[in-house]
Amino acid sequence: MISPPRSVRHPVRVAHLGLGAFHRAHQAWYTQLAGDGSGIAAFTGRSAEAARVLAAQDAVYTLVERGAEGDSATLMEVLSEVHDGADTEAWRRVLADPEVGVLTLTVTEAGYRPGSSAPARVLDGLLARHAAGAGGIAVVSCDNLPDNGRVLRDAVLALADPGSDIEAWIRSEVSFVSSMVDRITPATTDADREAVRRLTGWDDAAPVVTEPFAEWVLAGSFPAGRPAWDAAGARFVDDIAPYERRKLWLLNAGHSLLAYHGLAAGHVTVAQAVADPALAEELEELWSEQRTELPFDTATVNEALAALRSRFGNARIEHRLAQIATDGSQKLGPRILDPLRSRLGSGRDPGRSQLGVLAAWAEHLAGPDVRDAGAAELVERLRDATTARERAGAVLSALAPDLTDLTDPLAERIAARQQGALA
Ligand SMILES: NC(=O)c1ccc[n+]([C@@H]2O[C@H](COP(=O)([O-])OP(=O)(O)OC[C@H]3O[C@@H](n4cnc5c(N)ncnc54)[C@H](O)[C@@H]3O)[C@@H](O)[C@H]2O)c1
Ligand SMILES: O=P(O)(O)OC[C@@H](O)[C@@H](O)[C@H](O)[C@H](O)CO
Repeated sequence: MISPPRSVRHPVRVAHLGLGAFHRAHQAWYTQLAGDGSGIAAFTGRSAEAARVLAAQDAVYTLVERGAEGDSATLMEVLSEVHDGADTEAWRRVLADPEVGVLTLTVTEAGYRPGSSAPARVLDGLLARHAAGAGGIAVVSCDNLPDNGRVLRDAVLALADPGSDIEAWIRSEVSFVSSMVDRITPATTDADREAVRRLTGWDDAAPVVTEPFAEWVLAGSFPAGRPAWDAAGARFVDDIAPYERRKLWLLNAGHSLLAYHGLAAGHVTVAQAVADPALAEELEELWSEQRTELPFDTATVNEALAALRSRFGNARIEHRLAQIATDGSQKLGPRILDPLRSRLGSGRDPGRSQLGVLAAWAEHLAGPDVRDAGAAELVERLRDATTARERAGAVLSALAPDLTDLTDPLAERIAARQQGALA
């Protein structure tokens, strides 16, 4: 057994919550590439498994950039420590360290729902920092949610005692940074571990495979400094909204369309779904409906779409539609309903393809492989519904009660799907 070797361990400057594939392919990669000697202490979000596997190889892993033409491997030594998120002592120690200036998070969209443990954990860490007098910190959300910094700030403040010292301290010293993150990173498979063995000779139980493309745009302040992420290509802007919309309304919305239509058509991966001419046409229609609402010129959107066609078509990246299809109740608002609302606000008709995604989702929720705790009640209602109109009403009242006027056009799409059309 030859594990990936460690030659350096940097002092911890960044804490991270949610030790999934994406963190290791994105924020960790930017931090290592920044080259300023910042290390990360990473904590698992729910299961301790990722920390256990990584700790057994001293937190070193291989990042494979998988382009259409081939693979290239990078040895990742930027994780200085990995911990089970349940290790509250380690969590408090790291966050109370004045040398740690940033806390990043990848806890999925569902991690921001009321009742999720993530905001409570952030508050717990901030309490330890405040008690230690370690000074302000930047908390950077890296999940696919619009205005993710504000969402996290609201969730954390909602848990702090009103009028307490900690509440006042968070308001004045803690910066919640919003960020748009992009790098398609599927869950690692056994075949990926085997590919790493062939490529490097290392027995890596926790490699991560990602596309060559990467983007990170951030808005907010860093009261205790930050790694030189800009040296690795990250951009710092005043207004994150246009960048979030470009990404969520084109890439992520396209992914959701391919997931729900693609699974119904028997496809397994994004590349397979997008190679299906009927789905490719549906995707182009969705993009034409959503692009009208983006605050970018035609050339910029054309360029983003050209890149997406090629990124989605990279068949060497096996991005499973089932992974993307999880938690639609948390994803479809930012991906489909926000741009749909924007269309209506601009006096346009609802997009046929936009409604088609909702229809395909309703069908998915009636199937056997639903992983979406936030849709539990809706699944019941859909089970009891006997007509397309009832299904459409249930979907809209669960997801977008302000849009129930669209019940009839959505019912048409649902009925069309029942007759075997793409909707
Ligand atoms: N994978 C990608 O291509 C990609 C790209 C851009 C953004 N993201 C963002 O990163 C998130 C994670 O993606 P991933 O590929 O790392 O997934 P993953 O399944 O590999 O990891 C998910 C991580 O989130 C944690 N988590 C899940 N639910 C949680 C909860 N309720 N509270 C706290 N932690 C929780 C898990 O424990 C795990 O550490 C996505 O949901 C998305 O918001 C992913
Ligand atoms: O990661 P999720 O579950 O939010 O969504 C699935 C994909 O749409 C998403 O991971 C994209 O691959 C990613 O956002 C690309 O940057």
